[in-house]
Amino acid sequence: MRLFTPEAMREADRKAVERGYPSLLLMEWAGMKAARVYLELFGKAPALVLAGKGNNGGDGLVLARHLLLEGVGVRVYAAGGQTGDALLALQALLAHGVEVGPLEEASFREGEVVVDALFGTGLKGPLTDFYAELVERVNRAGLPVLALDLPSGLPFSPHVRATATVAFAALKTPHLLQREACGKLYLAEIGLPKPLLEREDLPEVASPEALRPLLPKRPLTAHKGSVGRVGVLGGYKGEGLRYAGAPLLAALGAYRMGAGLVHLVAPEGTPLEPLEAVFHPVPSPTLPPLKAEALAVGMGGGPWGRAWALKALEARLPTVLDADALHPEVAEAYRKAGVPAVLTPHAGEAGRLLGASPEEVAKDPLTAARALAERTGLAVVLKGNPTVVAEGERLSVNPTGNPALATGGTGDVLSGAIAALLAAGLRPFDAARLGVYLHGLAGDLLAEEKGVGLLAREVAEALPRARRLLQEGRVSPAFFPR
Ligand SMILES: NC(=O)C1=CN([C@@H]2O[C@H](COP(=O)(O)OP(=O)(O)OC[C@H]3O[C@@H](n4cnc5c(N)ncnc54)[C@H](O)[C@@H]3O)[C@@H](O)[C@H]2O)[C@H](O)CC1
Ligand SMILES: [K+]
Repeated sequence: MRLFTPEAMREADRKAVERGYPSLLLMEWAGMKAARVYLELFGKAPALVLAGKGNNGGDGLVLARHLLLEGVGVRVYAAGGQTGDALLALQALLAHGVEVGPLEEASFREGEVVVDALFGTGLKGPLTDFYAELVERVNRAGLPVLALDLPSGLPFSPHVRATATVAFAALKTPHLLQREACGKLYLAEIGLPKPLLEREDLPEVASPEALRPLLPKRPLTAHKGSVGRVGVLGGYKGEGLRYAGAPLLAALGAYRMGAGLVHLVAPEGTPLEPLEAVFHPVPSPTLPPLKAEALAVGMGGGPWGRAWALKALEARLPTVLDADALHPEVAEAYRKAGVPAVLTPHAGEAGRLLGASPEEVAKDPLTAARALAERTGLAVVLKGNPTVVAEGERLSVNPTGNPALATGGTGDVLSGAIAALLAAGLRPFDAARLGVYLHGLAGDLLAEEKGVGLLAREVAEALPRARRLLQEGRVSPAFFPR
């Protein structure tokens, strides 16, 4: 599944029409599928449909007709000046005897659900004047809002803040980059010919279908030396072992992702946990002889981070470089040595590597992740909402995860988890996107059960459950085709 820009979506739409596909069918499906989501979420609650003059408005007019046929009360207000399919949708609705008022007269009533069909992918710039005010009124009304295709106004401000959004044909960039505005996300198939959605030049959305085949197999003959051994190198002895927990959490992450054995190389005095690890207490960053297939390096390393990373390089094993190991000269050393590595920066660390501010990175994570992958020649996991994985030309945007994961140590767990997948033989890009997806899914499972207040170690403990759901094809995604 690809992540479309609004322009790419309009292009697919146009190509379908060029192939002879009747565009009115697309609109009919869009409105009908959105009506189905409406009924599922809001039952027979009356609808207030606000329709713009373009095709997004047309989708809203189709939805109004389908809701009417289902016995739902509808009040419809539309902009004037419809043409083409939107005009046909208006005529069809009028033929049912529905009154359509001018948008200027739209009022909000307690108990109604607002259907936002003002603007979709055709928006050219920020809303101003009447439409900016209308959007603010929608938000202030405090009623549930179902947005069709995109909450109107996105990707700019002001924009509608929706309770739920039905994306048509494919997810578009704002659905994942401005997810907060979308509420619960649904993806509706509207009959667009499949080849038009296969765009390898666009970023991919990490999906269960794409990731399941990457899960490492566990044959009956497996033993702890055959399924991937991980070396974790991290921690810092100054300041009284202040970061001692970080490498331990990475070790947990690696075990919970299925590592056969985890070596923990950490400063003397580090607690000997988890009990299942093989311990290597060292006085300073050192690489003891290890039987491992991958490393996770730098977590809790503080001022030792760089030295840990350069020592680890001597092993020439696939390596996850995290936190204090993230320095431009470290990345350069790995690239030069031709050692496969995954960098796992958050926006601040990525900014440090790129010479940009954390705000600049967070504003356009797709571009930042791609730039960092290009500059370093390594795989990059840019952590955030959403987390983006990049390598060479490839970009994968992760849809799992939630704000409950914003707590100390979850990044360490992720690094260990990715290292376990590297140790099992996955290539860096695959280990990164699968690790990120499962880590986010583990967080989603926990957030559903407990809400906010998770501990990083609990995220590690939920990894096997996430992995099993994916394995068995039972992931209930945040969005789903219907
Ligand atoms: N994905 C598909 O294949 C299909 C999508 N459908 C729906 O169509 C919209 C896109 O429709 P379009 O007519 O191109 O654009 P909009 O309805 O979003 O709005 C166009 C309308 O708005 C005016 N406009 C642009 N910018 C501004 C602005 N800043 N302020 C005020 N007005 C503005 C512009 O001039 C036009 O008049 C897509 O999202 C789906 O909902 C199809 O129904 C099915 C196929
Ligand atoms: K909309």
